[in-house]
Amino acid sequence: MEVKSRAPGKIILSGEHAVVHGSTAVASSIDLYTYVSLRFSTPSDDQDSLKLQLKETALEFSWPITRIRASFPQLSSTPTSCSVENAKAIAALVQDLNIPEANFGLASGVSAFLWLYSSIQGFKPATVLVTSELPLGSGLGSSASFCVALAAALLAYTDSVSFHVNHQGWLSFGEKDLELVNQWAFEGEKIIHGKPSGIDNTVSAYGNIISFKLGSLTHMKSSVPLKMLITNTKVGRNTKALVAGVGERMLRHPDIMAFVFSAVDSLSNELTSILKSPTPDELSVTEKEQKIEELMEMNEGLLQSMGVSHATIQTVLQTTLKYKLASKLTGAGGGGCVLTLLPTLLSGTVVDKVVAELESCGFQCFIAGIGGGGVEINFGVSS
Ligand SMILES: Nc1ncnc2c1ncn2[C@@H]1O[C@H](COP(=O)(O)OP(=O)(O)OP(=O)(O)O)[C@@H](O)[C@H]1O
Ligand SMILES: C[C@@](O)(CCO)CC(=O)[O-]
Ligand SMILES: [Mg+2]
Repeated sequence: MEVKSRAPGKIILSGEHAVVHGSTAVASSIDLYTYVSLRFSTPSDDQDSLKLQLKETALEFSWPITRIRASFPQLSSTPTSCSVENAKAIAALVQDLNIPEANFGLASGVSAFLWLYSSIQGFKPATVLVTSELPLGSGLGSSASFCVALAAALLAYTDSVSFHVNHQGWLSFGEKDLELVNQWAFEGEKIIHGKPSGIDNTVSAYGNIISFKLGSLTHMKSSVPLKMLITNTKVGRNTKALVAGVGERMLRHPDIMAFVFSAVDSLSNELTSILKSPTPDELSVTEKEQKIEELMEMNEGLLQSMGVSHATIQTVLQTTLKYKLASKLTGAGGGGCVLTLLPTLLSGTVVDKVVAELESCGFQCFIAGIGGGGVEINFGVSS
């Protein structure tokens, strides 16, 4: 019995960090995925353990099922936050792995895996293989797509799950089941991020472009092509620490930060109406692109005032500005990835020049497809 799932990464077009404090944010899925293959052991495998293989790092972790069973005496089968007691049990299971220091960031992902696996599937021996096309810890939602793909593969075998056929053997979940995948993924994100808003797992689960505010969600198709250059500064950072840093700044300057978050809310609402308004209407695509560029610049300024920029992000901004292109960081910032809008009428020569200049600084540039579908599963492929 084997199932494979895939869940997309994301870019945040406006509103990261402020969304954690109740502002609206706009995000889109991208066509880079995390894949999870889940295979339950059969009696002939003679395997009484749970194995997790992480392909990119060539790491493999394994726990005897008896050890996992003893660690979690009582688990709820509905989406539940990991209690302090269970978090301690997970920490002990992860500590025993002796994860190499260079890969220690993976400990939170492995913890989320243990929580989701044990809660959803209980104590069955299995092998889980994870591969990802996303750079980890770079602002493209690697943690959320990992949690969504994991929750999807784990829920695919539960009774009464319904699917729609998509393409080439890939299936998508029915509405109710998709929300269950999303809720479990959010519990995994809490283990990795501490205080996530839920936007990353929601856009990874549902796909498309979403306008998100705690408790409310609008799905949309953009009326503007939205071609974005993504520049990875390759500076590693950690979303949990950056989110905590903004929270601390808010405690130090509550009045100022309330204005900053409110400005971001207005900005995201304006972006939502630009993206939603049909073209052609009174605004042409070029006029819409100019408005989006201005909003990106303003959002970047507000992100700087939250303290989540980085010297490398400033270098990307200054470089793209030389070519009159607008950029903003995406995701948690502190390094990671920067978005640059490539207007429809921009010549290929300019794109080549700006990419060459950014790459000469040691950054990596690419263009990803925006706004595709969300999580899918496939029962017919072997990894
Ligand atoms: N494929 C994966 N395998 C194992 N762990 C993963 C994987 N992808 C992400 N993770 C976990 O998520 C962590 C990175 O999450 P983090 O939220 O800091 O960055 P991100 O999700 O890439 O960026 P952002 O949250 O800004 O979009 C990794 O250090 C690891 O613990
Ligand atoms: C920084 C943040 O706003 C987005 C990370 O992609 C965190 C969150 O919303 O959970
Ligand atoms: Mg993340």
